[in-house]
Amino acid sequence: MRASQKDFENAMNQVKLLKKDPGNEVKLKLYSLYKQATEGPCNMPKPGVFDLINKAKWDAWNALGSLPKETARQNYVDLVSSLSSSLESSSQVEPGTDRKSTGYETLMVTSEDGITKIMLNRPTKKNALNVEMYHEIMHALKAASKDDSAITVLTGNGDYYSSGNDLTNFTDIPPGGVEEKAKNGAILLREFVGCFIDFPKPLIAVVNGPAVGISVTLLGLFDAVYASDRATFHTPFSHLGQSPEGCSSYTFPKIMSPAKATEMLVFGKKLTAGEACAQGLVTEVFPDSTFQKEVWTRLKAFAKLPPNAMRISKEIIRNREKEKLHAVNAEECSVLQGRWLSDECMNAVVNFLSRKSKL
Ligand SMILES: CCCCCCCCCCC/C=C/C(=O)SCCNC(=O)CCNC(=O)[C@H](O)C(C)(C)COP(=O)(O)OP(=O)(O)OC[C@H]1O[C@@H](n2cnc3c(N)ncnc32)[C@H](O)[C@@H]1OP(=O)(O)O
Repeated sequence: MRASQKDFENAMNQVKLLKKDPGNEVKLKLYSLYKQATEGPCNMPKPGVFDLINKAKWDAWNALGSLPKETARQNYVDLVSSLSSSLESSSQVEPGTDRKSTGYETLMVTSEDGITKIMLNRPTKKNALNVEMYHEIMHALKAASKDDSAITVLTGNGDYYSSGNDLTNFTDIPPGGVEEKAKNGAILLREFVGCFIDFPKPLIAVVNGPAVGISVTLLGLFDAVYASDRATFHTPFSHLGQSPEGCSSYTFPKIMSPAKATEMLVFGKKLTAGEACAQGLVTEVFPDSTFQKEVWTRLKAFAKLPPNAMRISKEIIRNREKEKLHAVNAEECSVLQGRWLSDECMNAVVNFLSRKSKL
């Protein structure tokens, strides 16, 4: 039996209720079948090569050729029906449940023994920071600055600390085009880094594994950095056609000398934990086998110290730099905004995403 218009509409509603993301490939298939079923064969002009998302959508729709509308409608309904049986539906979510009040989507945040622990929790993506994670980290930091914990810790779940900015952040182009995307990215980044500059309590990084990009540059704004000997520190900005952020253009030369900072931030030299410690970016390195036990024992002892004294001491160490750091942050974001529009950056992102079959 052929799918009716009613079946098609039901299927469209069903898609909105899918709780789990079915993945880019399936979403493109759904999009193309929907367009074919409602508008017929693709006769739109092909989007430009840098308009990644719209080009992928156009390719998927165009690939359906002259498939009849009714067949596309049937295929759409069949695809949704197969998805609904394999993916959980959000209709099972309690009505009125507020995700933010019960937990985070990309983080695990816990508070005990005087320590608020913010754990990056996208281990299958090596804890890459997607837009939601940037927002959730800001939210968690603001909450931690007001809670009754004495210290705050950032760490990663799984084998990575973080692989840095999620490169798929570049693919979702809004109607205002790549310029609008870059502008919004710069605003988000500035606000995000600002939260680290202004964080009032001791902020400790527990670097459980390799760290890339922004997860490395931010370390210059932490009050202590403990690393497993499995951790590495890599800022491949030039390879990505990008430039330093997280105030690293200011903090790294101060911490490790301008030449060593250049090796990292300009030439993309990857440091071992031992090298990062020798250069002052890491406070102490621990063998991976005893890392968690040793670090948490130490942090629990720190967290017993008088919290107001710690807060005031941090203030006196950091405050005279704050204004400078905010100015550096603003400048870095503005330079990056331009970089994101460059061919060098676009090509590097396209290369990564096509290697990972994300296009
Ligand atoms: C205009 C846009 C504005 C956007 C918003 C602005 C936000 C501010 C941006 C701030 C600027 C920040 C800059 C940086 O951080 S630069 C550094 C970026 N990171 C990278 O270049 C790392 C890329 N990843 C890798 O090189 C490798 O994945 C890695 C060496 C980390 C691990 O390799 P391995 O082979 O061990 O594992 P996989 O590659 O198979 O990875 C497993 C899955 O994880 C996905 N993954 C990993 N890292 C990223 C990432 N950074 N972005 C997106 N996805 C990532 C990978 O694709 C695999 O996924 P699948 O299993 O689905 O294939």
